[in-house]
Amino acid sequence: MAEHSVFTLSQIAQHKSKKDCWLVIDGRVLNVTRFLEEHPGGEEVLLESAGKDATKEFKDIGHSKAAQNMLQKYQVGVLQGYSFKKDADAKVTSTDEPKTKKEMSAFAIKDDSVPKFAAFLEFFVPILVAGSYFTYRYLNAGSSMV
Ligand code: HEM
Repeated sequence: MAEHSVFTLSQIAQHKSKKDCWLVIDGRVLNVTRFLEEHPGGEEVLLESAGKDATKEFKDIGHSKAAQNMLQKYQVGVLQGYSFKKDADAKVTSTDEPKTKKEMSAFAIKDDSVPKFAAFLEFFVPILVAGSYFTYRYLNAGSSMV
């Protein structure tokens, strides 16, 4: 298949009517005009995201694999900053860093690294406190019985 056209968010924002409805999901620019009436979730939700990046909304619903596979059918291009290795490859690799992508990766990094140490502390601190308490009780009980 030919290379996809690259669009910026402001170009996509010009396609937000019922007769010409585009949105972005995972860096794919989708023309969902034909799909509005077929969408099982209704056309209103699509129109609310028209002309915008609807990746979060799409994922929050927990769309099925079948729904995810339908995305390619409506693809007319890619969002600036994204590229696809193959047409069939849904994995997005960023070539540039537009605002939205930057926000996403910053969020992902934060998500990944912080909880590990916190989880470690959350696990060991209570054990240490409980251990100290019972050791103290045990030693005290031993000495008061004598
Ligand atoms: C081209 C993009 C989209 C496709 C191909 C698509 C496809 C589908 C499909 C096949 C379903 C049926 C349930 C499933 O299989 O998961 C569905 C349900 C739904 N979709 Fe989408 N959808 C798209 C975009 C969106 C967006 C952007 C939103 C929200 C802003 C949305 C909101 C919903 C809702 C609310 C339901 C109903 C869920 C339910 O009844 O539990 N969809 N969609």
